[in-house]
Amino acid sequence: MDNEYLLEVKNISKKFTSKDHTIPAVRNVNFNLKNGEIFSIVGESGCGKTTTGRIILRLIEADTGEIWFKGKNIRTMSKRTLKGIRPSMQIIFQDPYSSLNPRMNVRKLLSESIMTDKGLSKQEVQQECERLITSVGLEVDDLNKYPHEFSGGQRQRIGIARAIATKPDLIICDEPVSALDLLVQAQILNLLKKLQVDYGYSYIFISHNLSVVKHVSDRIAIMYLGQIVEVGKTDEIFESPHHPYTKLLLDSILKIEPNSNLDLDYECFGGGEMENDEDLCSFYNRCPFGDENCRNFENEYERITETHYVACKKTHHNESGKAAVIRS
Ligand SMILES: Nc1ncnc2c1ncn2[C@@H]1O[C@H](COP(=O)(O)OP(=O)(O)OP(=O)(O)O)[C@@H](O)[C@H]1O
Repeated sequence: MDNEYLLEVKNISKKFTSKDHTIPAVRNVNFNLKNGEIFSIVGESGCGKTTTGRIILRLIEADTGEIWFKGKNIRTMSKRTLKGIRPSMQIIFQDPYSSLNPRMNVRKLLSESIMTDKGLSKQEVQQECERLITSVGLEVDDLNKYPHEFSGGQRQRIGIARAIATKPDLIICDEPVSALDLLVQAQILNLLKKLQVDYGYSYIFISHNLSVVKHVSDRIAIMYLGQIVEVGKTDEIFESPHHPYTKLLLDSILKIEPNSNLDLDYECFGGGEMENDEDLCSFYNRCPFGDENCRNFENEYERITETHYVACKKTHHNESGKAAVIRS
């Protein structure tokens, strides 16, 4: 086990099965996370981001794969042993309101999380509550208030205070700003970034919006229908995208920021249904460049740089970041 990494996710897969169909929600996902790193997983709704995050926390059990956290494979760990690890891994939700008990004031909410740190006196817990609430930009007096007395952004601050109360190493931020307006989004992102600098947390940032994660991420993974289709440093993803789907996502941002240097003709992209072939690239049905080479590609990533990989054989030699029009 390489101690360079706080987290190593190896080949995790998860299918959800109902009476009449099976959804391959996560397909052979692999990535790692260094201490203090901010890693984002980006993709459209239903691509498997939340399932991946929950599998890491073992709130959902994967069908296959390994999850190494601080040198231990937590996927095979008993629930009892896992309980000891739990405080080191926290999650921040899109809607903190639904996870904050409305009958508890903020002091009680935070104290509950702090209490996992056994042996603290009442006074020490009080001091820790005050430290936490001010570190997320709220007032000591706010400790006496109840969740409904706060705005959405303030509630997210309370959710963050509660997550950091257990002094975690890893925080999974699942769409933490999607429900907030633009100004508040920026404030919460700045807060998360500041806390990361001050305390060295590692984050997995889950978002459907590339522009949200652009300024906070060290590296970004692009996910499509259960697969990571491209992963790289933030500037590699933004300045030299290789996968057609990454370009599609970037193009949708650049339409809002009109100085686009991408020139893909997206009218040729079709709808997003997956063919029932586990060896086939998940983007095949929407991709204008697909052919027989798009089969048998799972886990075969083209290496662009030491940090940049793409699950597409058809675009990798395009170094310009422009559209890879390799029509067959
Ligand atoms: N408990 C479940 N039972 C059945 N199917 C599920 C379950 N949870 C998720 N899914 C399905 O798995 C796929 C991936 O869902 P997931 O929530 O992980 O995606 P997501 O990228 O996080 O989407 P969103 O941004 O909308 O939350 C979707 O097709 C979803 O409908």
